Amino acid sequence: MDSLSPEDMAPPFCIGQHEPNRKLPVTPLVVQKAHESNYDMLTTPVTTPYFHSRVLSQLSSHLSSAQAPTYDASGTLATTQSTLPLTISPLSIADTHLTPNESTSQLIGVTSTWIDLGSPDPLIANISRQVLMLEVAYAAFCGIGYLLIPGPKLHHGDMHSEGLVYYARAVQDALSTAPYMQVHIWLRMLDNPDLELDEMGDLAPLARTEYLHNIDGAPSGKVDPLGTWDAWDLIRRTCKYHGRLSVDQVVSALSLPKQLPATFVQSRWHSEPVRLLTIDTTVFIKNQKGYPVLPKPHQALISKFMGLRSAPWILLCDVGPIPNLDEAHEDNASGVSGADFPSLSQAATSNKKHYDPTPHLSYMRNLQQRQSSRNAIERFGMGYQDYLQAPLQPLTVNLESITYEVFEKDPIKYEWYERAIAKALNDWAEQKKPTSDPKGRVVVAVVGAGRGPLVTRALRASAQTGVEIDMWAVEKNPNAFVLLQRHNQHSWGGKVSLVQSDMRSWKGPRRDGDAPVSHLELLQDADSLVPDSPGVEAVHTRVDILISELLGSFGDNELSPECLDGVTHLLNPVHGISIPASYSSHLTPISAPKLHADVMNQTYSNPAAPETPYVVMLHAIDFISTTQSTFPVDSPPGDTGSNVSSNRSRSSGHISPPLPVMELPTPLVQTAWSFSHPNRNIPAQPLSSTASNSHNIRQTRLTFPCQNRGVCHGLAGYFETTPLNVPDNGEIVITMYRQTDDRKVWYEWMVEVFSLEPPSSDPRQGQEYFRQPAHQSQGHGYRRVRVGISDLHSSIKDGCLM
Ligand SMILES: C[S@@+](CC[C@H](N)C(=O)[O-])C[C@H]1O[C@@H](n2cnc3c(N)ncnc32)[C@H](O)[C@@H]1O
Repeated sequence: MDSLSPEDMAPPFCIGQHEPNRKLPVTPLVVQKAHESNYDMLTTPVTTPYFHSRVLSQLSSHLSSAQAPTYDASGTLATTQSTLPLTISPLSIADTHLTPNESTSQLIGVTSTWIDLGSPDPLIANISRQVLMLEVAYAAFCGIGYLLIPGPKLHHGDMHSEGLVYYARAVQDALSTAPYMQVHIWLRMLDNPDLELDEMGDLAPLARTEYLHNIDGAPSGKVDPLGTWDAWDLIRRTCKYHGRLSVDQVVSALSLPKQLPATFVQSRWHSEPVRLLTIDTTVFIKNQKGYPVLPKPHQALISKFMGLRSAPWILLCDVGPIPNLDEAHEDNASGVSGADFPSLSQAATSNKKHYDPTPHLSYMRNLQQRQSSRNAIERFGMGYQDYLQAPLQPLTVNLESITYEVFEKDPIKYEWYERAIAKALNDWAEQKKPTSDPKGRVVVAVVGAGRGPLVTRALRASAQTGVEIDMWAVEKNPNAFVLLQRHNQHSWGGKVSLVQSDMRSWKGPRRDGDAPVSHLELLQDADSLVPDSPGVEAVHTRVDILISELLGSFGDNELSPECLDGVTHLLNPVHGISIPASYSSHLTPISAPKLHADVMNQTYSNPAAPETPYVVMLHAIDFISTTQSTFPVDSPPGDTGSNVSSNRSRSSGHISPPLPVMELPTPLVQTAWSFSHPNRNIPAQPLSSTASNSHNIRQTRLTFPCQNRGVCHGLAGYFETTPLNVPDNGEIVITMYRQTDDRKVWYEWMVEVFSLEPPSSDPRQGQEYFRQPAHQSQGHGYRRVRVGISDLHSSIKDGCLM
């Protein structure tokens, strides 16, 4: 049996228990019992039902004496006069069970669900705000580190999202009142107005009818798949992408029985800072043995979230009480040790074999065991997920050994290089191509050899194909060059001729007469530093296969085109080849709230941060433009579902059922431009000091259809200062340039957002457009209305020096 190292394993789930109507105080004893049952944490209401009743009665006596609203001279609803301020008095001992103690760190505070911060009635909104602020301040005083605030009520009669800004403002105040607290907004995945039900004692229905009128004419009763996401977007924008603000995503069967929303909704939330996943008891189904299990789409959703760098915690909601709690309370009250004799319920259950008092939790722990172990790529990228890395400039800065070590961990690249070299060598032998070496060997040069992995692969390909090579390695980094010498001595049997030089000033394999100059003489740039032997004329031959790996983010941030242009003249003009022969840069617009927040934070110390082309291993992002039409991820229990596929999961030695995998829509990634080598079309350069690089300028203008609305925070890899909102059935047009002034290379880009008006009123035609792989709207008779445009951005300050 293969044993897995801790870094191979999927991280454990952190699971808590939430009871919506927890009446008893959550004491250290309760927390201890929860731990004994294998829960990691518990929620606790901040205030008691007594406090709720107190506020209700205060409100009711106030309302009985309030006047009807009046209008002032300009017709404004005179809210202040008609809603005499009502002050909720501070909390007293009966208002809260919460008290600071040793278990506080394991608690998540929950603020009152019965308030309505966005009520159109200013009185209700004001009281709600007071209640929230009293609760936030007291929870912060007690040392509560995590607070759940129920999401905004989005519908008041015909009014939709009307008071959302008041809600957002209150959250912003909560964040500043409690400077050490993480605030989670409890939100359903989608907005279904019919299920936004008021409960007994809620303040929302007490809003006075004179304040309820249809302001925006939004239709009610319609499910909006991105309705709650819209609300979240407004809240977090108001709070300026605050680092302590995140989402608690409620997965409950109330929104759509036993179904999850469409994949585009799931992937949208996956890109957001979801730090808690509340899984309601109603989502569970029974397996054949009668135990609660989750439907496969829900399993897939959880696995997807658990793969994130900051995996959310899970809250099991309404799944039954903490076991042995009644007994513990009884024992505590009577002073009798529970170990002395069994309680009534213990006696009753001890007879039932295999009785599991927390079957939902056991199931979740089992699901945790079944999470896939990290694959090679995931291990390779561990710690780098969604991490903004300053781009390297290997041309002007000498890399450190550790950086090369990271490159060399790539599980695919070197393997594929070796295959390509072997194929080229086989071609040479089979097609009997002439070689540039007077002795008939194929001349192979690795330019930019680093610590030498491609040299090793080229030697291996030669041994494997039986085609002899004359091996050269060129590297400008003097420190890496020491390692190349060491490898040549110890691993390569001295077969490699080493040149320490910028490849652009290398004159090619140098031979005295018909013998190559030994590698020891070539420790420095052959021609500039090693004097020619008297009486022997140095001859430079051509290269047959030129191998390089100068590709960075967006295809070429190591200036591969410029570097390779500088050695092209050394390639044999008839049959010389370059590996790679060509490469392309691609892009797609993305929504990346976490990265956007990180960039914004960096902007304080570095104003160029939003225009820096970062290197990022993208993870918590959403592709705004996809090629696939969206459809629900759900399927009947037992079926893997149309877009939930299976994956053989890790288990400790035995085969467990395959874990479902959530498949997301395919992003539309388009090619910006390409470079080919050898580039035989480089214009003849004048003999002046600076050569022109104008042939490496590129420009592109690409259109990306966007079926569902969202926010474009940037282009995969390039980030924008200002997020641009994209409407449903919109289009993003990206114009990008690769610029040069012959000394450095940089990018410029601009993003335009259009709303598309279809040619006919038939909505199906609009859908057709978004399903097609070719998607230039103009050809379809659409009218484009520009709804947003970015500045023309430039990375010139971080341009790559040539
Ligand atoms: C991305 S690293 C690749 C290293 C190695 N070939 C590999 O695949 O692991 C690029 C290497 O090219 C070197 N390099 C970049 N520009 C160069 C130039 N103009 N002349 C010579 N070496 C260069 C850098 O110092 C660095 O060692």
